[in-house]
Amino acid sequence: MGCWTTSLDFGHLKAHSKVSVFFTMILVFTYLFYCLTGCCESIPSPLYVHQSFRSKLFPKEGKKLQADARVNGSFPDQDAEEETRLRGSGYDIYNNLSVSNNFGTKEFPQAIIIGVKKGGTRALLEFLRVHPDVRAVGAEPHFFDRFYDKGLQWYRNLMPRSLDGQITMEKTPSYFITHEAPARVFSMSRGTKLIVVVRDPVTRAVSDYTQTLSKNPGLPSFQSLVFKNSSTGLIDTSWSAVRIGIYAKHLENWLRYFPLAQFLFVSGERLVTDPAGEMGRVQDFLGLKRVVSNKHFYFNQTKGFPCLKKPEGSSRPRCLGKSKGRAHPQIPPDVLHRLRDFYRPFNMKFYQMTGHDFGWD
Ligand SMILES: Nc1ncnc2c1ncn2[C@@H]1O[C@H](COP(=O)(O)OS(=O)(=O)O)[C@@H](OP(=O)(O)O)[C@H]1O
Repeated sequence: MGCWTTSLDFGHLKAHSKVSVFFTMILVFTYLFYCLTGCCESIPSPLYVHQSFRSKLFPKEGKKLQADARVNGSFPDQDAEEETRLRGSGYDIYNNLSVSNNFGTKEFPQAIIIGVKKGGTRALLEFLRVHPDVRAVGAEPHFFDRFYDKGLQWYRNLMPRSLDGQITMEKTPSYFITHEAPARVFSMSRGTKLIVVVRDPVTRAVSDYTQTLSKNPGLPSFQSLVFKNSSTGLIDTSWSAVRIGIYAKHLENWLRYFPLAQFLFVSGERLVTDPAGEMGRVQDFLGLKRVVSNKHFYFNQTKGFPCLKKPEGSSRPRCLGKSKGRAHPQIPPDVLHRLRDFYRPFNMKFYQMTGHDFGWD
């Protein structure tokens, strides 16, 4: 009888554990599915991972994003590739907290590099990441221009965790030219510090064109795109490579929401010729101790740009990748001359607005 009772109980337990295993499996699969569809809050994925999952799940949407980028002549994926390469190369070794740390909290960025495209924004972000009190999302989130409908919690979730006293940052150069961006950033936090890396708009336009050309070798020549009418020499301001360089116009839109004191204008040229000097200004503006200094940089003759010195114990390259610092095609001097004439009044206005002569003329 005792034996019968024991075997009965045992049988009941077996059935019970089968049911438990079954429900556990259901729970695990539901959770995995939930995470794969991007809704999982507790395992946040970096943006580029998030997007590639999305494009696997929604291939049409992925293709449309790529096509839009092609039409607009912008290839944010290239910058994401750069970001992935840097992370993979151990570039983050300078940052004293590992990328996957679980300490601290996710905060909205207190400072954003809002522009300009091809100004040197990636170099600035990577130099800033050397600072132990800077925590920055590597890929461009494009929240205030493309993904605003995903909501602020989605945005905050993309940020790395930070500790007290650390600054959270991101960079998305297209914010500077996005009409809705100032109001949107303002509604997140009116105290956000805004950094704009500016570069001679003529060189910037050629750099922008070079990037588009690298993805689309059949692109018409720079001179055939830059003029509305080549005989009159009228510049085509509807071409984004030209429009982005009218800095005064874009800044006016931002100044409707933020006072000038909340902006820092970094010279893209000086970021190359004197990275430590420009980094000193940036750290002061962000209220950070001047940690990133001359001792972090060396000029790489092959690359033709400053690179970060190897951290101790690492043999990895410290320069930005091939998509940064490309050789530009030769543009006829008279075309560049006309473009320079076109930008002159806008540059003067920009110098006046910012109180800073960038010396582009
Ligand atoms: N240290 C260092 N290494 C490499 N490149 C450097 C560096 N500092 C500034 N630059 C200049 O950055 C230009 C690219 O600008 P962005 O990073 O803002 O481009 S992007 O908008 O994110 O695509 C890039 O433009 P191109 O020279 O036309 O490729 C560089 O001139």
